[in-house]
Formats: sequence, C-alpha cells, structure tokens
Amino acid sequence: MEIEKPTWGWLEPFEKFGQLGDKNSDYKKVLYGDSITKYSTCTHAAHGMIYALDNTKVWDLYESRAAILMQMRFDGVLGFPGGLVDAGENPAAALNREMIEEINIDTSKHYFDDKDHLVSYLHEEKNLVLHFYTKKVNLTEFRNIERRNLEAKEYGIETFGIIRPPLFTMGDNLRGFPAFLSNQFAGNSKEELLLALCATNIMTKDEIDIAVEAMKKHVQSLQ
Ligand SMILES: O=c1[nH]cnc2c1ncn2[C@@H]1O[C@H](COP(=O)(O)OP(=O)(O)O)[C@@H](O)[C@H]1O
Repeated sequence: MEIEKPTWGWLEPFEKFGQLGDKNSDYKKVLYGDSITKYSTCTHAAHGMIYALDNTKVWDLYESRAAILMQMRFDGVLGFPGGLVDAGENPAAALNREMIEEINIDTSKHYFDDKDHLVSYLHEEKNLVLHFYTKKVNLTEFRNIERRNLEAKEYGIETFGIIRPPLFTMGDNLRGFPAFLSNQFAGNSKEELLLALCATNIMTKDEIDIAVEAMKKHVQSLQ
C-alpha cells in the first residue's frame, strides 16, 4: 500500500543526503588531504563537537567528566552543529559559518581550524564526505555558548535545541548513555561521538564498548 504523503510539512523536495538507515559500514575513513583532492567532486559537510571537561561530582555519586554539545535537528534526529560546505569553501570555514547560523557561536572567541580536525569519512554511494572537528572550551565558556544558542538565526528552523548527552549509566545498564545511544542520529554522528569520547579520553574504549552493547541489546528487544 502506498503511504499517503502529508500535505503540510512534507520536506521531500528539499532532501538530499539526510535519509536515515545508513550503516556504519557505509562510511569509510579517509585522510583529510585525500578527501579534498581525490574527492573534490563529492559533496562535503563539516560538523563539530564543542566540549568542556568537568570534574564536578554529581549527587556525590559520580564525576560528570564532560559537557558535550549536540543538537536536536529539524528532522527529529540528533547530530552535531554543522552543515554543507559551499563550493570552494574550506571545511573549517564552512563549519564556523554553520556554527554561527545554528548555535550563534562567537567566532571571535571560539572557532574551528584545521588543527581541530579529528576524522573524515566517505559515503561512496551518496558521494558525500563528512569532516568532523572537536573543540575544547572551559566549562564557563561552554555555559555561555549554551546560553547564546537561543538567539541563533536558525533556532527553531534547523536547530530545535542543543542538548548534552548523559555519559553515566544507571543501574538497569540502559538508562543514561546507552539509552541516549539508542536514539536516531544523523549521518554517522553517533560514530563520531564515540570516536571523540575516546580520543579526548573522556571515556575508555571498554566503557564505550559496554554502553554500545547495552544499547544494541535494548534496540533488539524493541523489535
Ligand atoms: O553531526 C553530524 N555528523 C555527521 N554527519 C552529519 C551530521 N549531521 C548531519 N550529517 C550528514 O551530513 C549531511 C549534511 O549535513 P546538514 O544536514 O547538517 O547540512 P545542511 O544543514 O547544510 O543541510 C546530512 O544530510 C547528514 O547525512
């Protein structure tokens, strides 16, 4: 049976790369240099993770470790701020432009450059290259970045709110980080989050693997 298309809020004509259902294996890590030269005919996008280390003790139970900035996107899935790179534009410059539009970042204080690049991925079928950056700020700066977000040009249009992923895991081995990971994520932003948590030493590989297993078990139990 053909699904009836809604007449209001139906954005299909504007969609290009955002469809869900990508598998991890669809994304191949590529070197940044290669991604610019070899894949110059692909569409490029750049996204960034702003984070602050935080050793505050929560409820006298655990150390917070970090505050991480992600967003609820307009399409109802989670991701990092960022977006498509314009023709001839440097990916980091595109990321700064999108950071201003989406979360109203003050680039005179915080901006991404080539040194902040962590990883790039190629989605061959979609002809899409995704560049990912991380930026460390202190906790006061992080809170200021969060406060400014409501005044962003794209707030309520592309960005439906910024969020902090919970990093702890509760007694049922699900609520907290594993439950967060069982949400829908844009592109390969879930993999980017896990890679960045490990690269910044916020979580160990073992801790991440345990949370991912718990998430997978939960997702399977829903099917
Ligand atoms: O946080 C992310 N990390 C990795 N890939 C992402 C993320 N957010 C979106 N994407 C992918 O990049 C594509 C373009 O990104 P986005 O939708 O942010 O660009 P736009 O705002 O310029 O349209 C998306 O369709 C999706 O495939």
